Order: sequence, then structure tokens, then C-alpha cells
Amino acid sequence: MSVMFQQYFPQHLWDVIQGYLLQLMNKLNPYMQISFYKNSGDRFSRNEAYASIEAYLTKHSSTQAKRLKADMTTNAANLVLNLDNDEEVTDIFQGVKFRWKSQIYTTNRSNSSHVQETRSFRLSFHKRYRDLVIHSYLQNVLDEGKDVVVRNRRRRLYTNSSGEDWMGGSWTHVAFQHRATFRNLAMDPQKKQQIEDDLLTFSNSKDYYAKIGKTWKRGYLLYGPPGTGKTSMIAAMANLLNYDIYDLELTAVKNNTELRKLLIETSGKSIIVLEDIDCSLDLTGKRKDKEKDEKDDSNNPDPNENLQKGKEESNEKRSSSDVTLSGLLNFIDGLWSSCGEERIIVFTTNHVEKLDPALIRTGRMDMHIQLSYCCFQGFKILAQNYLNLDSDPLFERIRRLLEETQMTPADVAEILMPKTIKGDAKTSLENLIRALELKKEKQRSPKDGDKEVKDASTSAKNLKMMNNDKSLFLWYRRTSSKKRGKVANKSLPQSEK
Ligand SMILES: Nc1ncnc2c1ncn2[C@@H]1O[C@H](COP(=O)(O)OP(=O)(O)OP(=O)(O)O)[C@@H](O)[C@H]1O
Repeated sequence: MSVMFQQYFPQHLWDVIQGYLLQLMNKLNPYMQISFYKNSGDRFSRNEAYASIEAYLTKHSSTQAKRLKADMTTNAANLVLNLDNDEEVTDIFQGVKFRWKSQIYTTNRSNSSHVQETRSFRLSFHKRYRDLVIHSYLQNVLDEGKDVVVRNRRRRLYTNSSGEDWMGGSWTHVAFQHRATFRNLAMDPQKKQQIEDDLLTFSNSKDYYAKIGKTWKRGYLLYGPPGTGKTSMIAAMANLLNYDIYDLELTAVKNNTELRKLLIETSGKSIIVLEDIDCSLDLTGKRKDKEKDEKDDSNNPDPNENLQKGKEESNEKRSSSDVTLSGLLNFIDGLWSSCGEERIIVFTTNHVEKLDPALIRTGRMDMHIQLSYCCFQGFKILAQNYLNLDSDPLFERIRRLLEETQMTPADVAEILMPKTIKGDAKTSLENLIRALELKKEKQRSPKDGDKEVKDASTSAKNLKMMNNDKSLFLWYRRTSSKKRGKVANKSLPQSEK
């Protein structure tokens, strides 16, 4: 039979007929298909569209597919369930049904025994929706998929200064795991809400920034005495928006060119932080000469001022940076940051009055946030957070004392934290009352140095607590070394130096 068939239909004739049949079927088949391969042309680089589609389809995979594959990549924070090979799911967009199928192709290169696997997703849809797919559906899939990737990724804390031997010029990173949130930040609730709203409005304003033709970035200046929560607020911002943090140590940046390089390397959805901007570099144009500082130092009754000078001097000695004020202004103005989108820039300082007005004018630092000594509302947040306490007869006395004294939230938090596992809330509250009364007494008759010793030892205690967590240690390393500055070196016990 088959010999007879080949006699009447020789192979070349059969090939022609097959070709026509395929064309006919294609014409009659109303469905179109698009494939998205995991590896792009050179077979090594991962196709970003594939990654976004994979993330987009996870919402359908878990409810529709029978066979799933569980992935936990190095960048993912949670287990991700993806479609296994040959599984199919449907998706509805603007009332139209789309089919997605996960596939694997194996290819065997003729000159090698190596078999290569290529994964792909195949999208099938009716021809009449070609325009909808090309102009809307695919963009929507890619955008939503990217969002899922961002939500799922492990966030990072980048730093450009990694210890004594670090040559600088590039970022290193660790996982960002700081637990601060707006909920546990001790400050005036109304002010807190205002900041939270501002951040959320910014992060949802992509189209608005595009419409008005401005780079999608926003600057925040956080100022206030040491220990009022500037660093904690940055961590809370990152946790609220799910952003990475780039902790830019300006003293480790050689010049403006290196600053530009570092900034170009930052990614979107990130907060670029410049801590203690007033003493990072000679940016203020108001720096007094060192000799005068030292002279003032010995006469200066304000311990915070002394602490600040300690920071400045230690930075001056360390820094070999040629970054200029105009270099920094260029960056903030978006000349270089416009190479990426959705960035927040945060400056922190203990001395806002020392900053050059050009650096903090609106448009560069859009929102100025003052963090201050602990108020009663702030104390209530700390009491709830540290002692799980909403009210207590002792609260009224604490409220009055907080109105009469200036104690930082860092100090209040340190005192409230139970010192033993069995430590009860009442003892913590009584400790706080004693400390506040002592402080009130000291503030009435201030003696030089008393307050600075307290500030420095609190910082040292905080540092000790944080050291248990490697990433937190990196985060606090720079702040604490600055705090140790001149003042802390004088006052800390040998073991803390
Ligand atoms: N407003 C606050 N709410 C909750 N906790 C706070 C607050 N301020 C300080 N703390 C506590 O004190 C510790 C140190 O605070 P933080 O480093 O945020 O202060 P800072 O203002 O950045 O200080 P510095 O200017 O010295 O860097 C934090 O780990 C946190 O536990």
C-alpha cells in the first residue's frame, strides 16, 4: 500500500501538497500565537520580558494550573509558584480571553552532544484582537509582571564604603532587613500621616511626572538632634514603599566623576541617602577653620555642638574627596539622576542652619522634616511597641515630665526596653520617670559635658544592640563611628572604643 502511495505521490509532490495544506490551515485558523523565550538571541542573557510574564502569570498559576514548579531564587524574598512545562492558563483582559502555555524546547547542536533546553511562554489569541494585544494587553502584562517582581524581590542596602581597605567607586550590598515602620516611629501622629501620604502620592505619580515633564524624584531633608529617629525614618520610608537604599558616603567618593558613576549605577525604586550632610564634605561654604573650632570647642556650652564638631573633624581627617557643592547640586537637579526614575533623595543633618540654602531649596529638597525630642504621643507609641501598653496611671506623670524636659526618642526607647526577660512594664515606666526627673534637674542647672556623655553612651548601647544583625551593623556602622568622634572617645569606657 505504501509503495503504491509513493508511486502515485512521489516525495517531492507530497512536500508541495503538505506546504499548501499548512498555508490553508493557517488561513483558516483564526488564532494567532506569540512566543517569548527565556533566553534572548545570544542564549546567555535572560529575557526580561520572559521574567515579567512569568511573574504576571503566578496569580493564575496557583489557582488554575495542576502542575506547578516552586522557585526560590537568590533575589526572591518568598517562594514563587510558576507554571510547570506544558501547563496552560487563561487570562481575561477587557473581556477578552487569552491563553498562555509554558513550553520547553530542546535543541541539539550537530557538533556537540550537549542538549540545550529553552523555556518559553506561548500566547494564543483570536486574530481580531491583534491590535488590542500589541497596543494594550502586552504592555499591561509586562507592567504588572514587573511590579510583582519588585514586590517579591529581597530588598537591598547598598553602600559605597565598605571598610578600611575599600577602594571606593562602586556599590556593595547586603540584604535590607531593618524593621522600622511608620507605625512604630515615635512622633506626632499628624505629622507622620502627612509624610506617609506624601510618600505614597509620590510613588503613585508616574503619569503625573511624565505629563509635567519632570524627573520622577523627590527630595526629603530630615533634621533634628541625634537620636530623634532620622535613620529610623529612612528605614520606615524604604519599608513603606518597598524601595532599596543606597547609603552614599560622600567622604569615600573621590571626585564629581566618581559621584556621577555611582549615581548612574543606582536603580529605580530606591532611596539615596546622604547622612550628616553638613559634615560629610566642605559643602556649606561656612566652615570655620580648624583652629577656631578647637578654640570654640573648649568654650562651647552646647554639648550637641561639640558632638557635631567631633563628627566634622573625624570626617575631615578621613576624607580625600574632591566632590564639590556644584557636583552634588548637578546630581540633585536631575542631570545625572534622570538616567533612572522613581528615586527619593534624603539628606539628614543635626544642624540644618549650617547647610547652604542652595542645597535645600524647594525643588531639591521638596519636604523639610523636623524630628524632635520625644512628645507624649511619641512616648505612647514607644510604650505600645516596647511594653505592649496602651495606658497606665503613670502615663499622666510621664506626660507632664516630657513637656518639661527634652529627651530623645532613642533615650526613651532605651529606658523603656525591659532589662531582663522577666522585666515588667511598671519597672520600665518608673525607670523612665526617674530618668526624666534627673534630666529635668540637670536641665535646670546644666553642667558642661553631662549631656554629651549621656548621648555618647546611649549611642554606644544602641550600637551594641544592633551588632547582632550583620546588615543592621553595616547600616549603623557609619553613624556610630561618627558619634564616637571626639566626644565619645573622651567619655566611653575602654571596652566601647
Ligand atoms: N522617633 C523614633 N521612633 C522610634 N524609635 C526611635 C526614634 N528615634 C530614635 N529611635 C530609636 O533610637 C535608635 C537610634 O535612632 P536613629 O539612629 O534613628 O536616630 P538619628 O536621629 O538618626 O540619630 P543620628 O543623628 O545620631 O544618626 C533607633 O534604633 C530607634 O530604636
